[in-house]
Amino acid sequence: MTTPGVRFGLIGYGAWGQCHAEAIRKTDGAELVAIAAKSESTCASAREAFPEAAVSTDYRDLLARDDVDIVDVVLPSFLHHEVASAVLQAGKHLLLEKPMCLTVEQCDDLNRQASAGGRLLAIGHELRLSSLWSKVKQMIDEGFVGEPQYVLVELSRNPYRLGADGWRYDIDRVGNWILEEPIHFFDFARWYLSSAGEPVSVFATANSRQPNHPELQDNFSAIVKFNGGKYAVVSQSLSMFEHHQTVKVAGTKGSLWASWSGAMDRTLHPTFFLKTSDGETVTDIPIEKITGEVYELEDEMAMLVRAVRDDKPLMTTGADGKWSVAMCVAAQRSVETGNPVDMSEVLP
Ligand SMILES: NC(=O)C1=CN([C@@H]2O[C@H](COP(=O)(O)OP(=O)(O)OC[C@H]3O[C@@H](n4cnc5c(N)ncnc54)[C@H](OP(=O)(O)O)[C@@H]3O)[C@@H](O)[C@H]2O)C=CC1
Ligand SMILES: O=C1CO[C@H](CO)[C@@H](O)[C@@H]1O
Repeated sequence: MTTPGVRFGLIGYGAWGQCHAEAIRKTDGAELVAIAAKSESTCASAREAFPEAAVSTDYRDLLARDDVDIVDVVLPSFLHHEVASAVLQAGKHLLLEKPMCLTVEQCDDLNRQASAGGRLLAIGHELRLSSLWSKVKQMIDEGFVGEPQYVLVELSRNPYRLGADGWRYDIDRVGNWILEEPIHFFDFARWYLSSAGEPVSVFATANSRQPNHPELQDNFSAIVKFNGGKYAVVSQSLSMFEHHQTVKVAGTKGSLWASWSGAMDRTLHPTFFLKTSDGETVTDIPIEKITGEVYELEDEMAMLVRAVRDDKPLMTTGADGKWSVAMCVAAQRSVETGNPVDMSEVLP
């Protein structure tokens, strides 16, 4: 007897939603049964690529179906809370892209709804599933660096894409640009420094190269403080070229340096490495499995199949999603005030 597949509905079929659809298609035990997008033209593309799926311009059609177990929401960020609430109210499990929501209160609300309804809530911090970035975590947890004291997460890249109807360049619909991508790096800071407890404060600065749009900040840097004087630096520039991401970890006994480069974030042909030092010898650590956000999506879908079907744990929960949003909110407040912001100020 074959095990029944986990049936996915997908809301949003833009640049990233299409990658989600392909990842679901490639995942053993997953089936894409329905897709929703806003425009007729996007729906026509979805029908052509996935003729077996039901496609609609109204996401409520998808939520009304009995044959959808889990809904994958890949929408412009200002729609996350409204649509995710509708998903949970329809009794479906939920995979919600980052940023979980635009405010901490909205994140709390979704976490409450998911737990009241006994539904799974996973957030799209898929970089945690990378063979490269998770190897860094594994080596920290195994004690290679001793006590981790300093973490740097840095990205230099091309400017953001506009997004459908230009939502990514509209502050009301994107929230802010910290929520757009540095949010992944705040998630890393908290993950890599988990031995120091939860983050204590954030101090950040940013600037824009567009005089008419100071709110769209191309260059952004933050220091996240943890207990015991441990801290992380998160830094991103959108005024650079290609896509180059670095993680460095320094501890009491050793250090790690991981790097990922590609022509763009979604490239299938990246270069990457991990080097370590125990204070004397520098070693190249082999990373056998290819890594990149498109590859990590496949691991994310496999994680959800195991969670829905076999009750296995999620690596990226609603609690993680809320903390990431909270750090971004604190960072934005710090940029605006010029002062460090204690996490207690943004967590109700
Ligand atoms: N975890 C990660 O690494 C990444 C996460 N993201 C996140 O994913 C989300 C989507 O980003 P991206 O794909 O780049 O955005 P796009 O603008 O490329 O796509 C948005 C999609 O949402 C659809 N849409 C908009 N409004 C509605 C609606 N009311 N009902 C149904 N569909 C609607 C659009 O439809 P139409 O095409 O018809 O206009 C479009 O298909 C964002 O939250 C972003 O932050 C993005 C990239 C990577
Ligand atoms: O990881 C990412 C890559 O870049 C996108 C924007 O272009 C972000 O939305 C996203 O979170």
